[in-house]
Amino acid sequence: MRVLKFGGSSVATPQRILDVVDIVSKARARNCQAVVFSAFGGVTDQLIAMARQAEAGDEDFARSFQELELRHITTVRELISAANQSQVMGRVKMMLNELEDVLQGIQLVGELTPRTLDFIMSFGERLSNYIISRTLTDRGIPAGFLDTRTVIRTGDQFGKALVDMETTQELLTNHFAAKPDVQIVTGFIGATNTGVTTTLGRGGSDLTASILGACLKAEAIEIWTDVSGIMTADPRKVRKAFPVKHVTYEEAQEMSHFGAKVIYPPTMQPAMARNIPIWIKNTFEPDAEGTLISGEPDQTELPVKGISSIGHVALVRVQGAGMIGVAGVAQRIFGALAKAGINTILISQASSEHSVCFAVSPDQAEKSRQVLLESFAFEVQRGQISDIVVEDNMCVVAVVGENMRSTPGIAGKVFQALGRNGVNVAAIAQGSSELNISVVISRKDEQKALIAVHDAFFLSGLKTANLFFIGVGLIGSTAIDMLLKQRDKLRETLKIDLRIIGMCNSRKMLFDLNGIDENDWKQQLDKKGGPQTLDAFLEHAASLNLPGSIMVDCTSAEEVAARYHGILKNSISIVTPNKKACSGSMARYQALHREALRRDVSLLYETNVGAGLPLIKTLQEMHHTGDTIHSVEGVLSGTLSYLFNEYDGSRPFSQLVGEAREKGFTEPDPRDDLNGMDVARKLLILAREIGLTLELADIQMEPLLPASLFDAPDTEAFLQDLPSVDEAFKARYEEARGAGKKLRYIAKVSAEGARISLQHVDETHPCYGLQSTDNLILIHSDCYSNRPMVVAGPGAGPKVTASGVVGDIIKSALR
Ligand SMILES: NC(=O)c1ccc[n+]([C@@H]2O[C@H](COP(=O)([O-])OP(=O)(O)OC[C@H]3O[C@@H](n4cnc5c(N)ncnc54)[C@H](O)[C@@H]3O)[C@@H](O)[C@H]2O)c1
Ligand SMILES: N[C@@H](CCO)C(=O)O
Ligand code: NA
Repeated sequence: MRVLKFGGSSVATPQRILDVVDIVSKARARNCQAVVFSAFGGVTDQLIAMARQAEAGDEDFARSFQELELRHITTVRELISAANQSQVMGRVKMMLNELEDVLQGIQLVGELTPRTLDFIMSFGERLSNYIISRTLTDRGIPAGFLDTRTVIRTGDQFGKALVDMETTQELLTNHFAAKPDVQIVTGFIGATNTGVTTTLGRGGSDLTASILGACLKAEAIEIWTDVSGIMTADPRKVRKAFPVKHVTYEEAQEMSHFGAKVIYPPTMQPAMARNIPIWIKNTFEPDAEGTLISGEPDQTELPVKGISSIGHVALVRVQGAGMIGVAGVAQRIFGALAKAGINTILISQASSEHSVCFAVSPDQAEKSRQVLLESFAFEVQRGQISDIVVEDNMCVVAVVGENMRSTPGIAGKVFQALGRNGVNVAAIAQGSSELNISVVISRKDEQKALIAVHDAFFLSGLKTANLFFIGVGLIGSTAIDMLLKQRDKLRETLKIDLRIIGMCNSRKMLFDLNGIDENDWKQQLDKKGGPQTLDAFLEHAASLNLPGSIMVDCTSAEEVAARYHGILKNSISIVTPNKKACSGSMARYQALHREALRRDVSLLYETNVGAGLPLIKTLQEMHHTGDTIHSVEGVLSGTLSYLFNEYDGSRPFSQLVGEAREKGFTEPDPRDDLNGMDVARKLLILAREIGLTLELADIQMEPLLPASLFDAPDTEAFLQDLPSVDEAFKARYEEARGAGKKLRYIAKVSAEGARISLQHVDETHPCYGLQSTDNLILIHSDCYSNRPMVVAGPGAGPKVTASGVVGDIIKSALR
């Protein structure tokens, strides 16, 4: 036989009761013989409140009673056909009248004993189960109503009565032997051997089902609730949580203890003692498989079953040299706490014995400290115990699973996931049962830790990347469009779950925790975006505290570059085409790299040189493999390349600059291209990648255009003055052409220094044949000595740059 149990939420309305009737009717084919119901949703609480009101002489209980009466009567009207209604109604009214009498009695004497409260509460289950049993019969499903006061024998501990299993088993066995129809069984209640009504305490209906299952040796118990089983994590905190297929009793207990509120652990005890499997099923999704709880660990299952948390605890630390090697300290600490009625949630002591720490509920923290100060007054006075410190605002995150016992690397994975995301661990506990690893961390990191650890264990390598874009101009917006297009594929092939959580330009900013919708992100930023300040944007991004956060800086602003250190410090990775950070001071360049390394996050800026061309990573790899790089040399500006390649005298130089700008090759301010600064910054970055310590001022640069031109107050004025150099440029071009040569702005760095010069190259030069925006870089090293390594191709433009940025984002997400 099978025992089913439905909680209050499953029978909160007549419509839901009909859904349950359907489930019960089908369950008969699975040999279902007993169905335990709670009171209709909310009724037990209402009964308790009414009784207390009556006790206090508050007349309001009468109004509340009428509500309750109406609810039950309406349910009968809605569920039972006219032919059978009056009979059912008669009995329901009788029960309600009795309830009313008792309430009036309480009001009269002004006293509510635990015994009377149990009696009052019993009406909830008696009413609901009677009505449901009649509803079934009315619909042609023969069903009996079992008031468990006749079969569940308890002591007289009102409010939480202890069950006499032996007598109960006998009574139940006799009852069921004589009843072929499915029995509708009142949860939560029982009676003493003199027939006084009792209740079974918290989770009472689950306990009833468990007792029935155990006493009747059921093949299984099914607990029907409003979720599809025990979840891998709390779905309100971890979006990607899912139901676990199978857990052991112990695992279910551990997981429930940490907030998986599907079943109240002590209620499993009777079923567990007789090894009766328990299924958790969803009333609202009856076809979902649910979770099986049983005694047998399943070796084929994942070693970790769930990640859970206790959202707020306080950590108390007792420390002092006087504790080392002294027996009985632990006993005194926990003895004193126990005496004061303080429950410890977690305990940890390192083998140095210098300190013991434990977690308690925050409202007991100060009391714990006082209790210990008193108990150890002598030791504190003598300095043997130096301190008793309370850290509030902590939480516990626990990883649970029975197969963890035999699987190495679990703890490693937990701490890696936490460390990578900048979550500091204050205390650790793992029982030697190895069923549970608990860490105490700051409360603000709870969700981040849950997501990070959950992803690490359950999403077989699915990596979360939460992106924040600063700057959504040409490069930023092209990169976003590319990413959104690729997102599904990235999820499939590389197991990266990408979301754009925030974006801003110099005017507006927008956040959406679910990810900014793909198609209309521009309009959203425009319409819904609030006013932007860089501080507010960065602060908010950091406060969200999401795992796998990546800041993508697509501005050319020094203001943003100046913030990189703080961003990395928050364990947020950086991807950027902005050259300002890596071409600022050497001290900052080094500090940023050190910080990224320290926080185990990425700092990626491939597009700083040669746009999408693989230059930075190539040099970094060569450098790391131990190759000595002797020189790096070539054309580093896409814009200048374009100007020299396209110029043939037919269009003036100034007009070509306008074209380059329109095509998105130039810097946001094209003066940076034409004054050579863009190339200087790139050369400086390359120099640093090969291990040289250089500053921008160390780079010798031959100017391309007269310095006076750059005195113009702004970009537009500069562009207006630009035609004044058209003639001179033409002359230079003609001169080179006359000698069969081409103009190239060539940058070179070696141990001798860094130089940029305007050269006339002939056809034997590797840079002679460049086209359009081509960059070409020659790398001479120990390995590439006779012939250099050559990296060449288009070196500017929105597509090639954005693809380099997206490449870096993927690389960062895959770390
Ligand atoms: N165009 C290329 O081929 C290329 C190649 C490699 C690297 N880059 C680099 O890409 C970066 C972006 O270039 P772009 O052409 O997209 O520039 P853009 O002018 O089109 O866009 C810049 C964006 O940054 C925003 N912005 C500027 N200052 C800001 C601030 N302080 N706070 C927030 N937002 C700010 C602007 O509002 C705009 O959205 C530059 O650093 C450039 O050097 C460009
Ligand atoms: N303005 C830059 C973009 C690439 O960094 C160039 O023209 O090379
Ligand atoms: Na590059």
